[in-house]
Amino acid sequence: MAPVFQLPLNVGQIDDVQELKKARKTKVPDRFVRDMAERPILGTIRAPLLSSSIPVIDLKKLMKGNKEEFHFEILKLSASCEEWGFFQVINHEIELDLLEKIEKMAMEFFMLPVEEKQKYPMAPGTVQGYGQAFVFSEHQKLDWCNMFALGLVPHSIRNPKLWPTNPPMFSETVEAYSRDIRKLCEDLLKFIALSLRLDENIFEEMFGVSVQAIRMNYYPACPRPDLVLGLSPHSDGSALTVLQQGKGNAVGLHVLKNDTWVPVQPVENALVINIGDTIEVLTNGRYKSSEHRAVTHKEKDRLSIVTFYAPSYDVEIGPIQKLVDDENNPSKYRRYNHGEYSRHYVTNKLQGKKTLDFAKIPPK
Ligand SMILES: O=C(O)CCC(=O)C(=O)O
Ligand SMILES: [Fe+2]
Repeated sequence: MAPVFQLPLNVGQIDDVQELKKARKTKVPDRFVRDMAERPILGTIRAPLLSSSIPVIDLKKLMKGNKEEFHFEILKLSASCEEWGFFQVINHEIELDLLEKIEKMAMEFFMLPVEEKQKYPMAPGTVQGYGQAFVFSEHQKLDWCNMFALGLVPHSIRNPKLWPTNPPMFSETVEAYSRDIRKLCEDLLKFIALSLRLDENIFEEMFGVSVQAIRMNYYPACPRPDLVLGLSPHSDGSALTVLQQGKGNAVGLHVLKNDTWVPVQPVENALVINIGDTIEVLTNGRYKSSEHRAVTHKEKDRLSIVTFYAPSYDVEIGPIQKLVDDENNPSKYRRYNHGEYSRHYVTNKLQGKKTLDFAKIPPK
């Protein structure tokens, strides 16, 4: 996420979806109703079968496995990043207590009265605070989602006015959680580098003090899940994203693979990892930042806690020389400043992978 800045915007009326839910109306307001082409097709038989193929990576085998286990897991990692841009990681060594605690904090926050949450408003055109991000016009369709987002690292992207004092342990829990998730991202990036036959420290050295932000997404049950989206299709602007799904929640995350929306079945205690646009660019498209979306459920609510890990804003990004070959695999992306890309990302609505056009070199 880029530094906070404001734009003169008219975004129209943005209803709070939790308040709509409380009003028990069966009709969904027009601003949430998607055009036919965007509406999700839910409950197909084929999709759950497909989703079982979203790879599960065992971090223990990468950290402490024998040579054979390590080699096998690295190959699996490489295949997941190439084919899916997504995987789930188990044995990640983050205390389950901490995962439960952050989930509890997030839920407590979302359950506060709306007036309390609105003390931390997300200003239009920014992505920190409580509300709906990525809304830029009064004509834009809205997502069936409430968000609460905070910049974490470096300190300069923090806005202390947006850190709630209620629930009481909120800040402490977020700090502990973000430290552990940061370590996980650092480890994963090392293994991702090795899977590309690069020096294991290449990303860390290139990224400087990596930017880290957290976004909690709450999707209340919706009377018409067939008409709305929880979160519009998009790829993430990060290098890596770590997503924690609420325990026992309904399936809600969908990944686009071969033009099919594949639901991600939660794996107990696993974290979902996805490749962001930055790694796609750095690997010249070999590792994919896949398009994904969230859908809602008629009876069940859903929570996701999402960490975005990205290079420092002053870093220049472009395909890594070793992964480019002028004859057979020329650069697909130009070089650019990552801060500029972040700004571009947060000032455009979520629309599939369109944001990455910013960096694409048109094919000759
Ligand atoms: O809630 C989800 O499962 C998806 C969240 C997501 O993609 C995001 O916050 O970028
Ligand atoms: Fe995302």
